[in-house]
Amino acid sequence: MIIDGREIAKKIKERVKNCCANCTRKPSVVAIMLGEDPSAEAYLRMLERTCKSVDFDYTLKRYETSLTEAELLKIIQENNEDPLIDGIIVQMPLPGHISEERVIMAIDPKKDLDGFHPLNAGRLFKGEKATRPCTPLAVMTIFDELEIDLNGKDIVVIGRSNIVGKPLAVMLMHKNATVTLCHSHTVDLASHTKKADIIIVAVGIANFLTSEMVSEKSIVIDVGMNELDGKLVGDVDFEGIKDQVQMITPVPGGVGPVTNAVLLLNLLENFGGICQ
Ligand SMILES: Nc1nc(=O)c2c([nH]1)NC[C@@H]1CN(c3ccc(C(=O)N[C@@H](CCC(=O)O)C(=O)O)cc3)C=[N+]21
Repeated sequence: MIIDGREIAKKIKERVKNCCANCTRKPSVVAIMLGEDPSAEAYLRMLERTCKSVDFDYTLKRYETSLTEAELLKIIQENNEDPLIDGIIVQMPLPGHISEERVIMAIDPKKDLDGFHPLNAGRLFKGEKATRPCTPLAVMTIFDELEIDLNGKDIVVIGRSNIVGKPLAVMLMHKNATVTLCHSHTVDLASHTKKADIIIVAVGIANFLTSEMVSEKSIVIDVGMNELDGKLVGDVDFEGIKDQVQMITPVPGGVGPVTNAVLLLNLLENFGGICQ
């Protein structure tokens, strides 16, 4: 079965829309973008479309790449202090002369939508209520929507980034899965993936997961976003394994659309909306 991420995203957006039907004002997000970058532009357009589709306020604030770190920190501070702004996204990666860490730290953790702030990361680590990063949250939401029970499941996560692999491993652990976090130094990766119930790939290499690494019980979640011959592809050899596994997410149309939709859930949470 091919998992339809667009359908799951649609369901989330419908739910979010209903949550705010009686709110006194709309939840609002500010995206801060330095310079120009085609893939970042594409992401921002999607973000705008997602917010507009549920009638949330979206404002893009553009600055030159020459903006200094001090200037950016001041802009963030102003947005932190604006009571009409519920969420702030600073588009990553930032130009080399600006410290991403200092920028992330400057965002009010209550307005953090990416879940990158160390306070949110620390809370997640301890199993407390926290804004969770959108990509791992999207993966968890897919399991939820498909009613895939994670309790006691053998799950292999490939990739240990701070944005995907690491937080995802923590979230899965909190759902009582047995998590194996694999990475570039893992010996005999296939021996791990072949016996797993669920394989999640987040390495950023096209065609990384191949048919020799899966079994017919595998549920494969492809978090990758790579460009190959001018096309957007994931980390999985999708054509090579789609008929061989139990379930698989495509790219595009898998985790990506759900990632954008769950950002609305984080925004709603910051806004103080009640959404079931
Ligand atoms: N502070 C920050 N937070 C981010 O979350 C962040 C960021 N910076 N910088 C850029 C990356 C990239 N990213 C994407 C999310 C979803 C799709 C997505 O929905 N993709 C569609 C495909 C769209 C197409 O066809 O081009 C899909 O998978 O179906 C793409 C890209 C979030 N990012």
